[in-house]
Amino acid sequence: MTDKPLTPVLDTINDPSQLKGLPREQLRQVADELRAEMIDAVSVTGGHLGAGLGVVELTVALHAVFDTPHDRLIWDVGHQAYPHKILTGRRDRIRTLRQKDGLSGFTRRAESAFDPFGAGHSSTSISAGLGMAVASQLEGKKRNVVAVIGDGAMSAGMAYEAMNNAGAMDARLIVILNDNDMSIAPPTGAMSAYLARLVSGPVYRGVRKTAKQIVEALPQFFHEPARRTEEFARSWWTGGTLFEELGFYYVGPIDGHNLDHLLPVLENVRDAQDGPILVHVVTKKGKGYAPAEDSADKYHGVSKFNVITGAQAKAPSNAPSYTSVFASTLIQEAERDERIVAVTAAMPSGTGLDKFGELFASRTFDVGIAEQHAVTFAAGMAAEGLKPFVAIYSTFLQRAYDQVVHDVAIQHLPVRFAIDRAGYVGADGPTHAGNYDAAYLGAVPGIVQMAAADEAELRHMVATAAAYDEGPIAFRYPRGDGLGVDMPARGEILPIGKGRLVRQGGPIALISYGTRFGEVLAAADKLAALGLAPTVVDARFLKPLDEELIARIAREHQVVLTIEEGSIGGFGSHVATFLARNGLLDGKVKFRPLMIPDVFTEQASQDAMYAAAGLDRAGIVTAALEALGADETLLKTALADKTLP
Ligand SMILES: Cc1ncc(C[n+]2csc(CCOP(=O)(O)OP(=O)(O)O)c2C)c(N)n1
Ligand SMILES: CC(=O)[C@@H](O)[C@H](O)COP(=O)(O)O
Ligand SMILES: [Mg+2]
Repeated sequence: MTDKPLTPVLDTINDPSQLKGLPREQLRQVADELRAEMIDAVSVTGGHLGAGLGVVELTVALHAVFDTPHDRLIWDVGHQAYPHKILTGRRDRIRTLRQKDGLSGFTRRAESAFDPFGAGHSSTSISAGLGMAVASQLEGKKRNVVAVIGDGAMSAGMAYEAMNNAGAMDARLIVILNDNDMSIAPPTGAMSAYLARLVSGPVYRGVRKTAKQIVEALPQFFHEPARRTEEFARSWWTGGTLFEELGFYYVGPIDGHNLDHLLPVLENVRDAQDGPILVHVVTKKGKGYAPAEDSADKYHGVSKFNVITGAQAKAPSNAPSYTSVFASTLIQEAERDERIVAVTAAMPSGTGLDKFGELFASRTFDVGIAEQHAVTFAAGMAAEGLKPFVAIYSTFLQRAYDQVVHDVAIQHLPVRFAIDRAGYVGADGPTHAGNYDAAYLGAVPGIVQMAAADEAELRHMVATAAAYDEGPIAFRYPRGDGLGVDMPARGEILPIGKGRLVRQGGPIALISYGTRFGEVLAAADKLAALGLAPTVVDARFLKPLDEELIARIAREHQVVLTIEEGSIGGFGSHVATFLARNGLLDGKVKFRPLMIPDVFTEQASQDAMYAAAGLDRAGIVTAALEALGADETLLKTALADKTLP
């Protein structure tokens, strides 16, 4: 813990409009203090650090030039918006970032009028901004709409869909391309190489030398026909930019840490625009904090850390993370089968595929923030006999639903989906919760769906997926560490569609799907201590469902619970449908599906989320006893008695 930084000028800013009156020297001071304040705040909360550090000057300049919140300022992804939050009335809560009941780690409409559009997933800002620009135009309101999008986010198709539309409409929209030559990992692809060429080309070098001249000349460019003439001249000289071809007026690249460059350019763009403009700003991710600048990922996302040394706090753990088990097992499988290839959409470290890539560089594909493409690209490889594993967060696979249905499932292509961050993810909150994959994949015919009960089971599931060639197969596992079980040296190939009976008991049966299994076992111990030792099943498969096992359980028990870390429509819903269709709910059995409630859950610790959803030991015991008809006293005693397991 360090002393809070001294921030005398920032302390006087309660509203971004106050920036307008400040001389440039003072704005620089605000930027420096803002950076110090942000570093200090994130050192206490953890969160996304590098991206925010890189846009400190840009944030100050945007608020100094534009009239927010009347002018709409949209931050793509929203992970870089902490300085914006500090300047827009949320400084007093900045040390609650990403905590329960605290500020969101992203922009949120509900949080502030200065956040006109919420985010978390990338590449939505230009579309949203265009919608706002058109709405203002139709309502006859004069306002500027500014979308700030990173070079990584600019790799996603959605950004181009929006620019294509905006260019054709000649909409009044300003896009700031924040080019720090980084995604979470170094960016990949031709677009990234293209931006690097623009930055290293004569225009940037020229602008750096003669920013003043360019700025002075800018306004006249926006008046036809001078603007077109100037564009033509620049295109002829530089070969034109892709953005110009899409109908944007392109300004830049300019130095995004230099207020002398930023302020006049933004002022001119604000005053003179009459169609879509793209301002190409060059920044450094992690700027101004040496440990961030020096680290490979520029401190994209950090846990709490020591401000002086930059050392991050590591949570103690007795078990490997699910991600690392997935990666090490895939490596094992790939050593034996050279047809195994791996695909990530800009998340090599998050999915563990960075480790795979170190060993199998030519079999690892980082396609950029392009989940739709990742899935169809994998389908193409599968069509030619390769064994692609698409390692993807549950929440981001949502982007590629049509590709899963149309390109993979209908063609029965054996694409393997390694679905990481399945279930609650904690601090990233509702935008990143991986709650829906079991439901949305479960609606599609022909996809084998598994959920790992623990890290050993995950190892088996990776092996099973590697061996399965009949069609698509998916396995899900959560954010965080395993249960600490013994690990088999190699994964076994599981019989498709078969669950495992873990404990035989009664009259209660607990059917677990996924890693709530640890809490299910703990709940079973508690029930056993009350003389109600239940049957415990690890379902392993949602599809095909082990109908024989489930029918038997339903016939032999008074109370059947399913427990899963997923939404309605998932495992419990499939079991309910099966039981109802077969008349198995018409008799004495009481069926209770425990699942994530049908609400967007705000950020908190994962454990707090499980408890609130009734997916922890206490919740499971309570649900089981209530279904059995236990009286209040027994219920209360069971939960209060600390001598019971
Ligand atoms: C659809 C989607 N896929 C993946 C991510 C994960 N993600 C968050 S930030 C990020 C990198 C963004 O890079 P860039 O836009 O350049 O912003 P920077 O962090 O460099 O400021 C990625 C891949 C996401 N938020 N949304
Ligand atoms: C902003 C974003 O989408 C990512 O940075 C995400 O927060 C990473 O999540 P993990 O920390 O679970 O990898
Ligand atoms: Mg970037």
